[in-house]
Amino acid sequence: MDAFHKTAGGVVAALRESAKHMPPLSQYQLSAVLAALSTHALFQLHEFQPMDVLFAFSALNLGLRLFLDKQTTETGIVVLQAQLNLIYFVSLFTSIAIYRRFLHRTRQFPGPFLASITKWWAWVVVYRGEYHRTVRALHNSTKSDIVRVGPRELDICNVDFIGPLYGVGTKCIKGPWYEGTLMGSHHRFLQNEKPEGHLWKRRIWDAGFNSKSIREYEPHVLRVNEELLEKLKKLTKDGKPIDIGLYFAFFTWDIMGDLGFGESFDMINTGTANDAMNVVQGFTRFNSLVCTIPWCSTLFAWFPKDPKAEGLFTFAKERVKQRLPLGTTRDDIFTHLLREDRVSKKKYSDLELILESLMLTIGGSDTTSSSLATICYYLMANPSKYAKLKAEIHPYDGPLTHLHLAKFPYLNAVIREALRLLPPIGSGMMHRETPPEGLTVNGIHLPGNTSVGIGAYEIQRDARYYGNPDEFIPERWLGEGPEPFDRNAFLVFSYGPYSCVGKHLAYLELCDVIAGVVKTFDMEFAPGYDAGSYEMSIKDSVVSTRAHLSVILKARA
Ligand code: HEM
Repeated sequence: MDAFHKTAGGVVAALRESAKHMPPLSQYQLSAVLAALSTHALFQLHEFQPMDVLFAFSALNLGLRLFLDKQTTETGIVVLQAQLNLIYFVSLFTSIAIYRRFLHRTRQFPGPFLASITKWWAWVVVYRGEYHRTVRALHNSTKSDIVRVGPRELDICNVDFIGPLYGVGTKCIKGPWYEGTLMGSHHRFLQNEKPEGHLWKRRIWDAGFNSKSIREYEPHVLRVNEELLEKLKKLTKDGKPIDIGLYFAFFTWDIMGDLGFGESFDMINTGTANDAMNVVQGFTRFNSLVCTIPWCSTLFAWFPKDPKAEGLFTFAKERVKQRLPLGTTRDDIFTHLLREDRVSKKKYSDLELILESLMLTIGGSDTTSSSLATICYYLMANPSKYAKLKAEIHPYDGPLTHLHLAKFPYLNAVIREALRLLPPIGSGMMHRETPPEGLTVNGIHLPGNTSVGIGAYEIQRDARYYGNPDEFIPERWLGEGPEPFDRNAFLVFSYGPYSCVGKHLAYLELCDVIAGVVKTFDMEFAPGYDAGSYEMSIKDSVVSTRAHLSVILKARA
């Protein structure tokens, strides 16, 4: 028996003893306290679902009502029942708060008091879109590599933990955060799969993102990039400012439409977002809130489906239906998703194909487009670095294929440095759960069954790994920057078996578009645009939100 059960047992025995000498009303109140303590004790033994709690609560109230019916008048019953419910909940939450703060296995790690007793602390921070900055500030103020950000959630900022948490052979599994992404459904897709399911699905995906496959997708990327540059030329020829981030979003969505559903979404051409993009951008924020309190997602199974989410699913279903007859004849990601896993011989069902194509579009679009905007922002905010990049790219006259892009070291350094400072997935994801026996790294023991995670934003701005961490210094990636410099702390695409499968495609898109924009235009902040507000306007909602980036583009002769 653990400390909690011993303490609770003692308290219950003492209360029962004193109840024998009390008047009946006090006995009812005492029973409510006892029921609350017993509920908490049961919580400790079993992992209850919210629906179980709701059921137990209704059953208790029904039982209470039947019992009271025989004891007192109708008005008296309602008042007494309300009073007993209040006593029950106050006792339950007090007991839970005391336990979490003083007895819980994560109690020794520093963190805000509210975070130690409730997940709603994190919910409010996520709601404000400030999770990445708040957690970084917590590490700084507590001077601790490990901070408590929820009753059983720890945030870690130390490079030595990356391998044990995320690397090959890790004993950690994906944390409860990912259960939230199910939103009441039982259909799993790559990202929220259990380890067994993830293994065969990931092999299919890996085949779709190896270097041979990426080369096959390159003509699609180059074509859509050409379309983007032409459109930008037309839109800016009279010197009008443009929100370039919006067009980057159209670009990445068009690519994902092309590679994931067999046909571009045609957003660059029309200059308008389709319903899917609007829904997804609203949905990611909502999703990040639900995932912060994963049991909320179970509740959604009981609510009528949101028509917008239904619309998104119908949209994906229609696209997949149109794409299916082409089979494996097209050089796109969908072709790979249609193939069977070479080891298990398993294949995706039609429903799973719809879910994966949707996930592909969500995972591959806003991440890449917010990165593109961020890179442009840092270039314009640092004219000397921008000039250096121009000097590298302008003399080059050939096509911007991956073979040539690899020859632009400064371009690659600029991209990495921008992603270091503002990673599109700052801290909202990447939660893992420690094995039941816990995990010890460098003599520090992380308790078992605890949600742990390392946020890219905080670790990539840690002065122990990057000298002058808040400054944009691409040179550090070329061995010419300030010390220290630790590549291992670069966590933009996560690490290990669950890391970003689309990383190479993302790099191809980033290199291609940035090289294209730098070669085709001279770019500057639009007059009146408050460049200083860019970093703060990026909110962390799983994928960071797209900030408004108003620029003037002048086509180069
Ligand atoms: C700059 C752009 C991108 C960034 C920063 C990024 C970042 C990440 C990160 C951090 C994860 C791991 C999340 C976790 O631990 O759960 C991830 C997973 C994933 N990403 Fe990306 N991503 C980018 C672009 C892409 C693209 C272009 C695609 C597809 C075309 C893609 C597809 C995926 C998929 C499918 C997963 C789930 C992998 C798994 O669970 O096995 N991502 N990404």
